[in-house]
Amino acid sequence: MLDTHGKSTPHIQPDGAPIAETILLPGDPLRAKFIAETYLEGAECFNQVRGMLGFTGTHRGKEVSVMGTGMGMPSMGIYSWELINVFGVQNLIRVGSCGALQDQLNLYDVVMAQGASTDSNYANQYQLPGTIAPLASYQLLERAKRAADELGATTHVGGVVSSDVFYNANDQVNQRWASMGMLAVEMEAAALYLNAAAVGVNALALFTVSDHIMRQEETTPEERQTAFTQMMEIALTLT
Ligand SMILES: O=P(O)(O)O[C@H]1O[C@H](CO)[C@@H](O)[C@H]1O
Ligand SMILES: O=c1cc[nH]c(=O)[nH]1
Repeated sequence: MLDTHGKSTPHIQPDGAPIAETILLPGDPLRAKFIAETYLEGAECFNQVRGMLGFTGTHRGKEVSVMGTGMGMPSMGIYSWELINVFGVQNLIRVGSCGALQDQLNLYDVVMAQGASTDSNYANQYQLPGTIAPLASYQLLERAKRAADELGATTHVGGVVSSDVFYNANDQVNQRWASMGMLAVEMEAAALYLNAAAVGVNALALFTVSDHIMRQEETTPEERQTAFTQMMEIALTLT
């Protein structure tokens, strides 16, 4: 468990409550609360700033935290940076929702982001002499895939798009990414992978398909908050 005594940031104020080395990161803070209430023993709340709830407890005897990250790369960028660089978190696993771009994906399937292409300029800060490919931790990805197979989850591993834009004025955008083989679109994985790569910690983004962009199918907000349990159970095997 990481000792947080004397540590706080403008966005995370644990007041000495512990944070685990491994953390699950849903966009929605109420999904974090659901995960804590459903899966964690002895869950203690370590953050309430801006309503971005964070909890630490144990799952099957292993220490784990869960915290919301909000929507979009600036928000994920802030929370994951602080968790890594101020609090010392080592394994960061996003548990998000995504919009499917390929025909073989169905609602509730699990997507594992091997890489996260993006329209964001988040990587500009690193002043690289080219274009970086934000990648998952292979170790976490391999373990997650094995756990998913054991659970019998329908899983798709590949590239996703992390977009800055949910309501895009250009209606061709998703088609273009789909034509390059991207499985799904979401809004945070690239920033998470880049923050992790910058200091050599481990990150993985898992998603449940909440809607199908090409077929105009969707789940309800309540289902997004609670019904993504296979993905949560896969993520919890990574503690
Ligand atoms: O359900 P979460 O984890 O928030 O993920 C997806 O849902 C939000 C958009 O509705 C974006 O944050 C996107 O990445
Ligand atoms: O970012 C997202 C997440 C779910 N569905 C979408 O269409 N976009």
